[in-house]
Amino acid sequence: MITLEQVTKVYQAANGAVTAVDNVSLEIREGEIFGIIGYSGAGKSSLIRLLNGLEKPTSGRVIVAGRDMARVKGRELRNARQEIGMIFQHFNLLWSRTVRENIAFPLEIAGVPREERQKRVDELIQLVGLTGREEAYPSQLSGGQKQRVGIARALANNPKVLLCDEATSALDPQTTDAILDLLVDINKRLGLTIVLITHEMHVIRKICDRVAVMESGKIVEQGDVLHVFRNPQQPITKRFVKQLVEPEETEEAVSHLFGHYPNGVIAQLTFVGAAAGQPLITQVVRQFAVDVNILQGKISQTHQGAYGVLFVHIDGAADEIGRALDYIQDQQVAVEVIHDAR
Ligand SMILES: Nc1ncnc2c1ncn2[C@@H]1O[C@H](COP(=O)(O)OP(=O)(O)OP(=O)(O)O)[C@@H](O)[C@H]1O
Repeated sequence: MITLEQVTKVYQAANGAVTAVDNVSLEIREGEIFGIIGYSGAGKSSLIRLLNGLEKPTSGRVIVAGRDMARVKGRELRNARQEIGMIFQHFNLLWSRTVRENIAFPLEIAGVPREERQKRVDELIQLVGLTGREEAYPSQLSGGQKQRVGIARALANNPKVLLCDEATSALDPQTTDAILDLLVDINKRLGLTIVLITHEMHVIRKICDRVAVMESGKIVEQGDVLHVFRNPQQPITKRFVKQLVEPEETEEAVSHLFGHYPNGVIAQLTFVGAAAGQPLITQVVRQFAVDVNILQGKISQTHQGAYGVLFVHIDGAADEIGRALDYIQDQQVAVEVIHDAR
């Protein structure tokens, strides 16, 4: 659905050239939810502006729904833009227009006749859960409701792709979850391809199928969300994955327990997908002459299945502990021994 081939974007700023996007190649499949995560200044906004044709690449090609975004002009560019909806961190609503009028706006621009417009707006209001708020003005809405208007407006012209620029960054955690649920619902119902940029790993965890990590204009790592969570390679990816683990579950927090366990090992087990659902600890204590004590743990859901981290103390004869750890690893659970007193 979207292909980026060796895309570079260089801005000429007052104090010299800035390479905001640096030789990025990406393939985003039809119907998937693809996340791009990076810190401020990584080049995410520039990348998204290349996708909707607001910026032209300095070199490389950007193909969206079969169109080369750098080549299309005039009417063809307007048509291309109608196939790409976009939502923003600060909603970008028209403050003097009601909910209904905001959603109708892109339909007016596209020249959709009045009656058809009304019908479409009614459908969209229902789709995003704003029934009863049609005549309200943006100032009378909560943040979550404003983003629902933004989503309805972005979907008005039946786009093939929805771009989300930090769409939940201005919302509280509960509202964020509700908006992310809505995006998943829309993705499933309409088969819409969604590309989102964010600096929050929670957003990636909750709804994305695949993720690309961006740093200094480059994609430094990409893959299925669960795969990247399980095997983060780059230091920046490891930092993002750590965002998902509560502070009290970090290695540092567990280290104070080392003194309590003069024997055996303390290990961090990372589960993903089906591995998170199996009675692993029970199996280990049944099969090996070891004692297992759970120190800390948390399992959270991702769009593709569960993801969890467990800190355990395993005690017993040294070789028996070794066999137990091998067994755990064979069950597709990543094992990291963080304290070894065998
Ligand atoms: N129009 C522009 N002219 C000059 N430099 C720019 C322009 N737009 C972005 N940049 C620079 O390009 C780099 C990447 O910026 P970009 O906004 O794409 O990153 P980002 O990851 O989206 O960060 P943020 O979330 O803070 O917007 C930054 O160094 C920024 O200063």
